[in-house]
Amino acid sequence: MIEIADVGKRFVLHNQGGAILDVMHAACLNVRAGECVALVGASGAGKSTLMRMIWGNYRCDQGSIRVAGVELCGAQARDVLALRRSRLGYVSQFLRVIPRVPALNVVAEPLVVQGVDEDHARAQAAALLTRLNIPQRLWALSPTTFSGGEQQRVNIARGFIHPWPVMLLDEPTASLDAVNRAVVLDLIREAKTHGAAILGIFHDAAARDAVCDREVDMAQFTPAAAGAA
Ligand SMILES: Nc1ncnc2c1ncn2[C@@H]1O[C@H](COP(=O)(O)OP(=O)(O)OP(=O)(O)O)[C@@H](O)[C@H]1O
Repeated sequence: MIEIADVGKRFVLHNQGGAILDVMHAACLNVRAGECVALVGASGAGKSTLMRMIWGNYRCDQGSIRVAGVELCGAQARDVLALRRSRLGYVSQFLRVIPRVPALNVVAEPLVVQGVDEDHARAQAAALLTRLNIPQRLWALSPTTFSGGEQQRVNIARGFIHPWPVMLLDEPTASLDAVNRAVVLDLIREAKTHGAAILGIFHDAAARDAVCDREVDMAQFTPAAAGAA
């Protein structure tokens, strides 16, 4: 479902005299349906960079990134957006808060844009918010003023409302208490059971051990380690 072959990435820092930063060389990894793989490696090893390349926010300079059969290196923006609509989900660490939109609608939106009946989408959203212990009195409010942990749980509910065949998780259990952390781990296990291919960054080692089938160390793809200039 995720097939990464020979991927390289360099940043050109135009505002710093055109300095070039080589951050990734010949990265290769595959994630199959029903599998959860953790990206590990020291700070700066390129974990977030690879996730952003798979999500389509960072351009892929070299190699191939195929997600659910779609080649992302050199892809058109509309193809990336089509992939995100129904096949590629991303639970980022922080909610991109949309002012004035109630939490219930924030969570339901991924279903609504796919044409699911709005009442049904909101019922699904309510079920997830309940499961993630967001009190019902908050559902009609914009998450702008929610606590960090509440915002993260709204984000997780939004990220799991659709059975995305491919999911990217960026520290899904950070800033959660033990009860909600356990709910998130259950959601990840359920997604795997439904056949999702999941790639994640988990600084929470116990969470990683609980849900990940294996780890891929990004340090092996940093240019110094790989012997590339
Ligand atoms: N937009 C960018 N412009 C320039 N350099 C960048 C950019 N994004 C990332 N980098 C550089 O790429 C390298 C890898 O960063 P990245 O954030 O992927 O590491 P990471 O493994 O996720 O680290 P952490 O665990 O600290 O989040 C770093 O040296 C960083 O400075």
